[in-house]
Amino acid sequence: MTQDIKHDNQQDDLLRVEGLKAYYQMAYFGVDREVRAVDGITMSIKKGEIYGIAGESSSGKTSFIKVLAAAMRPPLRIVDGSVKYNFKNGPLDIATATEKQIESVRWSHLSYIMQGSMSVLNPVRRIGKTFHDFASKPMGLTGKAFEDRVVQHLARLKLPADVLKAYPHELSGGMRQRVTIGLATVCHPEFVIADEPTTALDVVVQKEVLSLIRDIQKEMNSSVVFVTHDMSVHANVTDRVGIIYAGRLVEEGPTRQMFFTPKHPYTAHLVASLPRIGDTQQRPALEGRPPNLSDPPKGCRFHPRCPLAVDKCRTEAPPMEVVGPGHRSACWRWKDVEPLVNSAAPAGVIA
Ligand SMILES: Nc1ncnc2c1ncn2[C@@H]1O[C@H](COP(=O)(O)OP(=O)(O)OP(=O)(O)O)[C@@H](O)[C@H]1O
Repeated sequence: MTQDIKHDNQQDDLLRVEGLKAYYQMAYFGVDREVRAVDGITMSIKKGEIYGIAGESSSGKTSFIKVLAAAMRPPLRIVDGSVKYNFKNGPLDIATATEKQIESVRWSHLSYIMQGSMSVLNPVRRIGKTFHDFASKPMGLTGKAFEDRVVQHLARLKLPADVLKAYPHELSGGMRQRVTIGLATVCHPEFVIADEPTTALDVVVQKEVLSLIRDIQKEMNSSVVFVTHDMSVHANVTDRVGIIYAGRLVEEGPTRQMFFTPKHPYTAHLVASLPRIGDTQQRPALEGRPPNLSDPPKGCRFHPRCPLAVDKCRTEAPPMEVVGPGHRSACWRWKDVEPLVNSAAPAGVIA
């Protein structure tokens, strides 16, 4: 059974991405160069679910969610496919929407927590002013009514009202990250996109921020797309996980199944490299490097590093196949992946 996601109830989908290709298209000294950062992704996200995206550095995660968030800028361009939201105020396809249509959903329906909180917060603007810039118009509130609502929301995030008077550099890293979560959620958006929201934080603050994101998501029943390369974060936060390798979605499924019965050798490697209780040495890294996305290998893009690769993998790109309930994999040899999986649960993952 090849492709697709049509077995799901599409009415529950808040987002449907079909055949999405988004490339960085550049010209240096008259020579055109194209980086195929997102290269044919089809997936969907339901109302109220937390979907995690994982993959190593340069695999295309950030480029993909920039497109989802309608935050891409040239040289990144959508070259094919669609990104359709089914918002309460009507459907919207990011691939064809006008700037004005995107503005009408930004923050109120679709919000984005970018990588690195300092880059979102203007260093010379007090936090209160930034809240005003982002949220006053979409919320339709000004003055005291607006401030009261923001203060209430900050209290949920365990932030005192005083932070509104502070400049970003006066806050700790954890507080700044909570402020950006506050900015992204104050308008109760239907869809929240978070790019590595906890990577720069220490483990204790990281746990706190993750449980905050989960609490707020439950309270608002919004959908969240969560990007991190840290698989243990996915294990603890997400309902489903999608693995991106070299610009393509190579596997997706319910989080538990992805950890205990992965059906792609790359996912099996990511899970196997997580520490286990009793480990005395670091687990071996995957040999080789991810491919150059301006000249990716033919066939399956993972084949040069894959322990299961056969001739067919070198010439034919595997389609996404349904491999179990809600579980898809793009691997010719998905039935042979099981022996690569260590049956012991990784530390921090409940068996
Ligand atoms: N502004 C840009 N111009 C040209 N190429 C870019 C640009 N930004 C990213 N790329 C390229 O696009 C590809 C995907 O990068 P992307 O940042 O989306 O990956 P990522 O998986 O999010 O990586 P990381 O985890 O390091 O953030 C990489 O080959 C990267 O070099």
